[in-house]
Amino acid sequence: MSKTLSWDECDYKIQPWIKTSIDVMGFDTMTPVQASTIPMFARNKDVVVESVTGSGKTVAFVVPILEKIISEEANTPNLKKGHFHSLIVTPTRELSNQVQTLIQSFLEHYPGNEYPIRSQLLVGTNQSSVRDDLENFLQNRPQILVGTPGRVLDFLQMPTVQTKSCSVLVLDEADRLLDLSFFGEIEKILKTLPKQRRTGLFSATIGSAGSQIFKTGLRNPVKITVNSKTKAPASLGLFYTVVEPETKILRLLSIMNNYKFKKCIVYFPTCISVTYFYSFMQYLQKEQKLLDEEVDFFSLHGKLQTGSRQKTLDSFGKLLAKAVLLTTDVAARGIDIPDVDLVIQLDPPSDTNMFLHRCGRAGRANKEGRAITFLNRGREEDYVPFLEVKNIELKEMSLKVTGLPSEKSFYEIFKSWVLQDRARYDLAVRSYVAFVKNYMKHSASSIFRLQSLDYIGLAKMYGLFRLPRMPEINTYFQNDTFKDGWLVDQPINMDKFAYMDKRREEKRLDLLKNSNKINEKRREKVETRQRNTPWSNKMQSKEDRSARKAKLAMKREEIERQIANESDSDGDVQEDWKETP
Ligand SMILES: Nc1ncnc2c1ncn2[C@@H]1O[C@H](COP(=O)(O)OP(=O)(O)OP(=O)(O)O)[C@@H](O)[C@H]1O
Repeated sequence: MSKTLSWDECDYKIQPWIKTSIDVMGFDTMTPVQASTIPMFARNKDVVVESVTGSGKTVAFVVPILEKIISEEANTPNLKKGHFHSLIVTPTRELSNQVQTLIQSFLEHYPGNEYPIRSQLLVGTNQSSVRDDLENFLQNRPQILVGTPGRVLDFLQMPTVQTKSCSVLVLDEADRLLDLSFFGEIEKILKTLPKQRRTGLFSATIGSAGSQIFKTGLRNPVKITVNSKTKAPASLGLFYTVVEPETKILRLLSIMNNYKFKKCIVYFPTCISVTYFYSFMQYLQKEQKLLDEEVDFFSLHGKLQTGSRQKTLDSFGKLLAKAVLLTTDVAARGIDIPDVDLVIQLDPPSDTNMFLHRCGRAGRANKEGRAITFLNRGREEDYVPFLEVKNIELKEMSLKVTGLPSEKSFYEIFKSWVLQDRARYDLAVRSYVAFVKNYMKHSASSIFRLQSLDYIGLAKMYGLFRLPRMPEINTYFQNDTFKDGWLVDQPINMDKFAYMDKRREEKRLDLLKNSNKINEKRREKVETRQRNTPWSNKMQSKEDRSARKAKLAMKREEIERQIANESDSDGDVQEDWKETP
């Protein structure tokens, strides 16, 4: 947003009440993307808009929609019951909410003596069903609908909803909506809409949608690209630091203690790791007093209920004190919290496109911001030249840990915290396994290779004292240094490792008793068989035994994991983009 353009110079005569809203919002000048998009989109052009994060794209489509409702007289009873004028689709509920809030801010200044313009939110929640949406729709007769793909589709398929007056479709974060996970729903939505409509596609990374954009029914679209030297806003500093995985949390604490910031977002790879580290960070703050200043922690991921997700975002946004949000990619795109001036990525996102979106939560609307990405020493360092090719330049940042325990003492602190409650250990194991599964899905697969992962360092980062049994790290179990996967000299008696929660512990003890009985029977059977087997066969079975043992151990741990999962419905690998309608 370097160039400044007065709203009076806008190449489209904006309604006085819209202009008043803009003044009240304090937007003294138009951003470049607004100056180029508003006149085109308001004047019946289809647009494909790419402009850096935080450059004001939302206003660039909301103003034309409001203008078109007026110019096409949809703000009259002419728009029949069951019909609507504009549809805005976004990939997440939070983003839909944000767009809806912005529309409401405009509508506050709409003349009270005119036929009302209304907007309705369509997102899946536990509190309301599609039927409720329909009831509200028929009663309030909104011209604008804003929602997530699943819920919008369900709504449009209701027999009383008429789509033939839909004159504008906006896909916000369009590249995301056009990718594989959403395209099925988007395609169905497109089929329900009339061909004679205006379409606007908006994103900071629309280029990555490639030819998919032509499947949206665009007609002679204008491509609006607001150029910037790099792909990130000028006010945003992009940094990376090379680390050993086991030092990541210490370094995170060090940044929090030594860097000035108002609000910080920390990205984790999976929902489960957010849950896990949220509780550990609070312990480090409250019990270990490792944070110099009072900081409020928040956690947000896609497996949480919609209501609580929105509440968290609102509280994080409104809080005047220093705050840190631990989250996943669910809060990577579009979320606009103006005070966020620091973004930390503990790991690069598995989808490269997400990198800019995550970073772009800071440095919005010309405000100064910093985004720091941790890269594991070794192959991951290639991520820097990889991004450079994509016009994303990162500067190296050296990061010293000061005023905190040594690495060794920190691991001891972490370990003893985990040992207080088996539930924490379960979460640690699940976070670790989910991390590895997620790592496999990296789009930059030549850089993020399982073979190059430091599995031991990673386990220590998650506070683990034993490697979980998983095929990817089987070789460690055959290694004498990590006998049976133990990372500590004194193995922990896992049978005595208890849950803090009494009921959960009782259940575990019951299961343990049963499994001991089964094992006893199995042992007796094997011994009898051995007594009756000729010596020559014994050599062969000895060789098979170790393989069988490893398989059994893996099975047992899998069962333990299942037990742990039963008591905690939180998903492991992050799939939180997919909204349930
Ligand atoms: N003309 C303007 N002048 C000053 N600030 C503005 C202007 N227009 C929008 N903003 C502010 O800029 C911020 C970013 O806007 P918005 O969320 O629309 O960005 P975006 O381009 O959609 O970003 P992203 O790609 O991350 O979704 C918001 O806080 C918004 O209030």
